[in-house]
Formats: sequence, C-alpha cells, structure tokens
Amino acid sequence: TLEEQNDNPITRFQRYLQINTAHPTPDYSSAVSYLISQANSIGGILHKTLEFSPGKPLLLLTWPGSHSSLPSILLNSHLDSVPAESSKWTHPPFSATRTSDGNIFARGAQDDKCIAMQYLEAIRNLRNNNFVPVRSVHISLVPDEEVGGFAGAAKFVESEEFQALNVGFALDEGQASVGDEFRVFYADRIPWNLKIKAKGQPGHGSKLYDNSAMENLMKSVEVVSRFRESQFDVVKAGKAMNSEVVSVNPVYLKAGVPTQDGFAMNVQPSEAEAGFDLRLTPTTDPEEMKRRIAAEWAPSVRNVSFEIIEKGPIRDYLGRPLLTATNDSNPWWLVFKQAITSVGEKLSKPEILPSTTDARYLRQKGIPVLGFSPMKNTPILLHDHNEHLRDTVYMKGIQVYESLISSLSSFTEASH
Ligand SMILES: CSCC[C@H](NC=O)C(=O)O
Ligand SMILES: [Zn+2]
Ligand SMILES: [Zn+2]
Repeated sequence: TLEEQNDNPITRFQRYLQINTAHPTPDYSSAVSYLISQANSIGGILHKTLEFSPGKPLLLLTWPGSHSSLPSILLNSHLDSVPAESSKWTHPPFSATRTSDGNIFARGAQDDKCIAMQYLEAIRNLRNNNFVPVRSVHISLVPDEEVGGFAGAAKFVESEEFQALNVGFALDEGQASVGDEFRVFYADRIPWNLKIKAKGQPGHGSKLYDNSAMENLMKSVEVVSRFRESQFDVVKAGKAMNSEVVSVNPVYLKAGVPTQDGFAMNVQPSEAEAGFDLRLTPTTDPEEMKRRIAAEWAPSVRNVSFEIIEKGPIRDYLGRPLLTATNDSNPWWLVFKQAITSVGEKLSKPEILPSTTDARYLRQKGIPVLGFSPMKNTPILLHDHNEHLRDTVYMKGIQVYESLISSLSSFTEASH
C-alpha cells in the first residue's frame, strides 16, 4: 500500500537521519519529538524528557516489564553527531539519500542513529508478536556524547532518575565490522587532552642560539613522536590491536609572533604550544603515564610545561579499571552471546574500543556494558565523509536486536 511505501523501517530511519543533530548546533528538540512520535506509534512505551543542562534534553523511553522490580536492561544511543563537510560528500549529509544499491548516506547513519531506530523497530516487532518482557527495557537517548558526554550521560548516571531505573545490564554503540562477524567491545580507551607549552629565549630570526621556545617545543614533539612510533610498531608487528596500545596524535600547533597578514618571519617567538589527543588503554597506569610526560615529554628543565585534561572517569566506584567481563563470570555475556548465535550470527573476539563512548559512565557505576552496533560487511565510516549504511544491513540489525532484547529482558537466572 501507499502507506507502507511511505512509512516503513527504512523511511523511518531516513527521517531520523534527516534531523540535523550535528555539532555545534544540534537540533535536539526535533530529534526528541520525532523519537517520542515513534514510541507513541509503537504503543505501550512510556517517555520522559530529562534536562540536566539547558537545551540538552535526554529522552528516556521505557517498555515496562512484567517483573519491573528486577534489574532492568538499558539500551543507550546518543542523539548528536559530529559535523559533516557537506561539499566533500557525494550526497548531502542530511538528505539520507538511498542509492540504487541500497546504501543510505547520512551523518549518523553508523554513528549512531542506526541503533536508536533499530532498538525501537525491534520493540515494535516484538510487541506485534505479543512478546512481554520480564525485566523493564529502557532506551536512553542522550545529548553531547561526541563532545564528552559531560552535559548528558555523565550527569544522567548521577541522577535519582537513573538510580530508580535499577539498571542490571546495558548496551551502547560499537563499530562496524568489515568482515562477516559482528564486533563487540568490553571497554573504551581513556581520552586525555595533552597540551605541551614551551617558553624560551626570543631573538632575531637569523640567529643560531640555544633554548628558543620553538626548539624546546620541537624537542618535546620529537620525544612524543618516538613514543607514538614505539606503540604503533607493536601494532604493525601484529602483537596488539590498535586499541590495545596508547595512542598519541598531534592535533594542533600554536606559535609565532602574529602580524597583520600572518607571522613575523624574522622573530623567534618566546612561547610555543602543541596539543595532543592521547588515549590510554583501560589498564594503563595513569600515574606512570603522568610521570613519563613530566620526565620525558615535557621536562621543566627544558622550559616546557604541560597540562592534562582528563576526559571522564578511569576507574569504577571500587577503584577497578572500567572493563566488562566477557567470560563465564558475567551471566549477561553468556545471554548476549547466545542471542547472537541463535540468529545464525557470529561474534569476533571481544575488543577494546579504540575511541570513547558514554559506556564509561555506566561502567563507572559498576554496570556491565557491551558496545555493539550490528553492522557487518560494512566499511568503518564513523566521523568520515560519505558515512553510509546499507539497507539490508540495517534491517538485519533489527532482527538481531529482537533476539537480544527478548533474551536479555527474559533472563531471570541472574540473582542481580
Ligand atoms: C572526550 S570524550 C570524546 C568522545 C568521542 N566519542 C566518539 O567519537 C571520542 O573522541 O572518542
Ligand atoms: Zn558514537
Ligand atoms: Zn562518534
């Protein structure tokens, strides 16, 4: 029918993708309204909008379970996206164009609007089959993940509303897999912003002398680069995955004495600065890392100083690294795995996520969380130009979540 042509899982996904929630001006209110309308069209879903920071809504959807006193299942997805450089895309990033081969192009197609809509479509299908969950199933749609989650998930996990959910297990986003197996993530790397600032002797651009700010900074950059290479060599030798080493990448350089049309070319400046994106593994000793930075990367004897901005928690409330067990000790892991294999799918070896998600705030509270986005045979395009997802992959993902949501919500062996 005409209605089915205009309103089906793919068009509903496309409509969500067409809402521009990219930074720096994400349209959160349209996204929240749309998701509430979707929840209403499913029926039996409660909704509540929380606002921990003005203009940054967090939508909480609840499918009540028959035994709602049992710990619940939380499905998380962020509302926001990173910016897109329109002119470099083959299809406009908020058009959600579907090509003849079935690829849907949009910022957020993989990261991570797919999972939000797949959660909802899976619940829609389960409800149509008269499935009733034992545990309550909550979906949190959070703002500002892409900028650190400080106005969203970080505040949410500290709230009374969150406490009241009594979450026993959660799913959050993962990454696409280029092969035939799904990937699953049991931890995130830990993001630090590192700024190295050098001071030094200013002087004439023609003069060779020691202890200029630029020389001091460049020595630091060389030391950091050597560390970077040592870590990358381990990866290149096949001894570790990218996410199992410490990464450090320069992201800005700031120096020079400004003039009207650029920089003075014959003045050696007295200050220079470099910024680095540093990612620790979940088990890196942060104190040792700080000692290394102080002693080797930015020693004060060379007139350099440094600043570390730690972006979020490193340990849980008991002081343990933020890891979710993927072995028999975690009954949720066994249920998760079984739900995947029961729909004929395979999982690759659990991994650490190379980047960082809001899952860390949940793990900080001691909640087991797996990062999972059911996209296989799919290029990894998060934050890239021409981000897209194939319609058939998206549809398969709905089926995978039906299996996951029904298994997880009816699992009652765990005492907690
Ligand atoms: C400072 S937390 C930043 C979180 C962000 N998340 C997705 O890309 C990331 O850079 O990994
Ligand atoms: Zn994401
Ligand atoms: Zn992202």
